[in-house]
Amino acid sequence: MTLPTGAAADPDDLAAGADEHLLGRGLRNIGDMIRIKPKPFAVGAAGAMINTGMTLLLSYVIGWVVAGIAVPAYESGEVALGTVLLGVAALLGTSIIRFSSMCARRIGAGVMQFGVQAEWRRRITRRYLALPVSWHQKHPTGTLLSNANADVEAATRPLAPLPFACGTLFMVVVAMIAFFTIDWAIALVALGMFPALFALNAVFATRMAPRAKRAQELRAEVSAVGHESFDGALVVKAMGREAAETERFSASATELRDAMIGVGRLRAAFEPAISGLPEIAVLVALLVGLARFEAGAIDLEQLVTVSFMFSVLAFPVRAIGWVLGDLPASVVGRARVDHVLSATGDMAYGYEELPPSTAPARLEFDAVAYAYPDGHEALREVTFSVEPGTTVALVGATGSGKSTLAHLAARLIDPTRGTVRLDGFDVRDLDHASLARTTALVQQIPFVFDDTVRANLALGRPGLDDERLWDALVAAGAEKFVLNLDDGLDTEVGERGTSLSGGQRQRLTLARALAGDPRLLVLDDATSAVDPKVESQILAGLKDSSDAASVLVVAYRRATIALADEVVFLEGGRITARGPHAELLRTHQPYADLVTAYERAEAEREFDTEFNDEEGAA
Ligand SMILES: Nc1ncnc2c1ncn2[C@@H]1O[C@H](COP(=O)(O)OP(=O)(O)OP(=O)(O)O)[C@@H](O)[C@H]1O
Repeated sequence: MTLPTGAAADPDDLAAGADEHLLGRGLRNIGDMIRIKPKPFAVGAAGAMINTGMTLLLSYVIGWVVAGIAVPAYESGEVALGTVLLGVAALLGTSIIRFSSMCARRIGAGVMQFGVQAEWRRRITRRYLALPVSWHQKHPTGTLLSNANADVEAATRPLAPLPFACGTLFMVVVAMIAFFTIDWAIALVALGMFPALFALNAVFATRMAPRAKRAQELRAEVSAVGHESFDGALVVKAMGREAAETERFSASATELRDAMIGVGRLRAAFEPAISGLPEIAVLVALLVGLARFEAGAIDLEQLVTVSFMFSVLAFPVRAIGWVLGDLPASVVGRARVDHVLSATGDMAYGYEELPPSTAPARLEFDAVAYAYPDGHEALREVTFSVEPGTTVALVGATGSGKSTLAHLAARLIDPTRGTVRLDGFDVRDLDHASLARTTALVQQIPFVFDDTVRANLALGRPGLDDERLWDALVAAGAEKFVLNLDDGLDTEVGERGTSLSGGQRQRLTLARALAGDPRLLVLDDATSAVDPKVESQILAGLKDSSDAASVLVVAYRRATIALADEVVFLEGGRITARGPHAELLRTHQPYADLVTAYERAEAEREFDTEFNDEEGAA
């Protein structure tokens, strides 16, 4: 199985039995990452090679200083100043180049690793935003965060020691040539060390793969549970579920801890062996070297050189072990990243552009059906239109399909059958800009960013000056409360708008939609937290304004419903009645029953509010 960038990769393929090609997949992953950041890799690898070259050269310099300067000086009792200076200059020069190249190696490795991480995070974010609502519904936010963090980090982990390992490989090749030119017996010791090291790593990687996979999954799970708990902190507190929620989080965290300890245990068992092997090879080489020196096969300078070469090789060889040791987790992380990058089902946009216009749009549902991915058919044979400048109210019992219809109107989802048209164009054929310019959806649960009121209203859209924003605030009935905020439009609203009430947040998001001058406004119970009288005033205002948009509104309150030019009544995903509110009240009993029930509930709520106010006053 290959892992080209963006290829479909199922993390489940990494189950214990499917990791035979782990080394190949890990190396391919490294190859892909080098292609993303070739220059920093080149700098890091060049630095590493110069560094190792200098280290090897140092072996010769030390051999020469010991055998050519120190020993003769010791034997003759005198030493020439020029020779000493030359020795010092040689040692200093090689050391300075060695340390500078070490800096280049580290900088190259860092820039490469963090650069690839940033690139993948960008790709993942772009992908998340391109994927349809149905995909997001199946993937908890915490898991998505884990993909962009823990998985990206795991996938790129081998990059940190990679240039070092490349330099080491280069060093090994040069050292092997040097060993063979000096003495075949010493060369054989080195030759035996590398296959043993690779074999040990192969066993380690095979054992590590399933553990690394489980640990990555659990990281995502802990992130998902944590995100949900913190997100729902208010509910947890209000329902007194702190202990149960802590227990739920602890269970996931404990499982992750156990999995990580399992990973640690395996590392603890293998890493000393992987690190110790080169040290053992140094000892063996020293013994063999001494025997060869005594036998007269090598001289003192050669003995010092090979001994130093072996001892300086022992540490860098571990870098190869680090890269190999990080491969299992990196393959798992990469597969999880690719799982997102290769996810399909985007809402592809068309190429048709809606002609520029400020006139209200026409929305048409033509024999539309929609089934959720689980097969549940939420809408069937829905046919109706919202004529330009009119307001159509969607009314129906809970679960009858109103929100699904609103999402279709805003093209958050596409119908499974039938067509949704905007000004006569199939919405699937329209380009993104035309759709964004024309339609605005306001949902029941308002999302407010942790920013100022102004930034929340403008959302970075060009041309929205303060005058336009105030007009939108007036139309959304939000002008007074924004004027009363300490810093007006510059007031910071806090994370998710915590400093605002539910009704204020709703009006802010309505104003945000209106600021873009949409030609079609889709309101999915968008003013439910607003006082009923204010809600009616807002909707009446929208309807009467000179540049009125067409409005599709999911409505529950009788006064709101009565404002609509037409009511579309949904039952079980089908339209069972259509017409003006007054007419439906007379002719369609289920409609009359539902609206009366809404009215009764509203009256009871108002009574409770007044009663509580009076109690409070008393
Ligand atoms: N993501 C989903 N997956 C599967 N079924 C879904 C999903 N979302 C909604 N449904 C189902 O589709 C049907 C229509 O849901 P929808 O949210 O459109 O109803 P609604 O009329 O807006 O309800 P409410 O008034 O309670 O908001 C319901 O039966 C609901 O259970």
